[in-house]
Amino acid sequence: MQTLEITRPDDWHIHLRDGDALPHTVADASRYFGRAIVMPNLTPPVRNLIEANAYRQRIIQALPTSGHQVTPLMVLYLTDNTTEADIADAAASDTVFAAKLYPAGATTNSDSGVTSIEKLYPVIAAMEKYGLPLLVHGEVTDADIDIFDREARFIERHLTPIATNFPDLKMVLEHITTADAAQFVSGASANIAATITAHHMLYNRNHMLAGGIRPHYYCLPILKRNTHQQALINAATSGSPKFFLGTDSAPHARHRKETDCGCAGCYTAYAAIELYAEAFEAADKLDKLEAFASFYGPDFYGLPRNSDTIILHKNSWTAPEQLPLGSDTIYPLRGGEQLQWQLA
Ligand SMILES: NC(=O)N[C@@H](CC(=O)O)C(=O)O
Ligand SMILES: [Zn+2]
Ligand SMILES: [Zn+2]
Repeated sequence: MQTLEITRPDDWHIHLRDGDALPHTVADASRYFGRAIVMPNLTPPVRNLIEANAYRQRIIQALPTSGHQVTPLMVLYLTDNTTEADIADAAASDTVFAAKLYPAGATTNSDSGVTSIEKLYPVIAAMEKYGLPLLVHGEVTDADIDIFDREARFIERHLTPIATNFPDLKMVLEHITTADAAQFVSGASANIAATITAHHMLYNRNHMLAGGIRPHYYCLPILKRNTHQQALINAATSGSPKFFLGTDSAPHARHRKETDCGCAGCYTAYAAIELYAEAFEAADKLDKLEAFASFYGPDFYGLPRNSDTIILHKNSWTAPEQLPLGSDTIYPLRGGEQLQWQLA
C-alpha cells in the first residue's frame, strides 16, 4: 500500500460556524489540522477583539476531549465601522491573526461587509502598519457583472490599487478560482499570497451544471471552466510559496442547499487532506503536497511549522452520505462516493 507521511498540515481558511454546529466542525478540523484560520462570517459577525476572544472560547469548549486538538487562529470581520483602534487591538493580541474583507453582498453572511473599499483605506493602512494580514473574498458584486467574471474584475478594480497603495501589506486572496487570480498572485510581491481549495482543484463548472444541476458543488467564488481549474492545479503544485492550503470548508444544512435558492458553500473538512492528496496525485505532484499543506502557510503568517507528522494511506473508502451539523444534517462534498486516500 502506498503511504505518504507529511508534516502536520494547517487550514488557512475554514468556517466552523457556531452554537450546536461547533462540536461537529471542530472535531473534523481536529482530525489532523494543527491550526485553523477561523472565518468570522457569523451572524452577527466577529467585529473586534472582544468578539473574537468570545468566539475563540466557544471553539475551545467544543474541542474534542481526546486525541488531537486544532488551535483556532481568529480573524476580524471588516465592516464600514471598523476602526484603526480595532486593528491595533487585534494586532497586539495573541489570538487574532488577520482581518477579512467581504465586499457587502458577495457571499454567505456578507451583509455586514464593506460597501466601499476606498473608505476602508485608513483601516488597511493600519493593517499594513501593524503587520496584520488582510484576507480577501475577491469578487465584485455589481448586478451587471457576470458571476463567472466577478473575481477577475475585483482584481483589476480593487486588488491592484490596494497592492500599489499599500506595498508592505500582507494580503491573502482567499479561495482563488481563476487563471487571472493565479497570475496576479504569482506576479505580485512576496507579501501577497493565495489559498486554494481542494474542490476548486478537483472540479470545474461542468461538474456542477452538466447533466443536471448539483447544488452541493455550488460555492463562491463559483466553479469556473476547466482551463481555470488547470491554472489552479498548476499554481498549487508549482512549489511556489505564494499558494497554500485553505479548505473553505463551509457547512450548510442539506435542506438549505437543496432548495429553490440554495446556499453557497461545500463541506470538505471531514476529508480535506484526503481530497488534496487526490488532486496532487492526479497532477503527478504528490511530492509538492507537504509544502503546500504544511510549510507555506505558516511561513507566510510568520508562525513556526508544525513539528510532528501525519500519515496517509492510498486506500479506497466510501465517504458518508450525510453528517450531523447540530440538529441539522449536511451532505458533504463527495458524499456516498469513493475517496482514494485515507488517514492512518
Ligand atoms: N465559500 C462559500 O461558498 N461560502 C462561505 C463563504 C465564503 O467563504 O465566501 C460560507 O460561509 O458558507
Ligand atoms: Zn469567501
Ligand atoms: Zn470561506
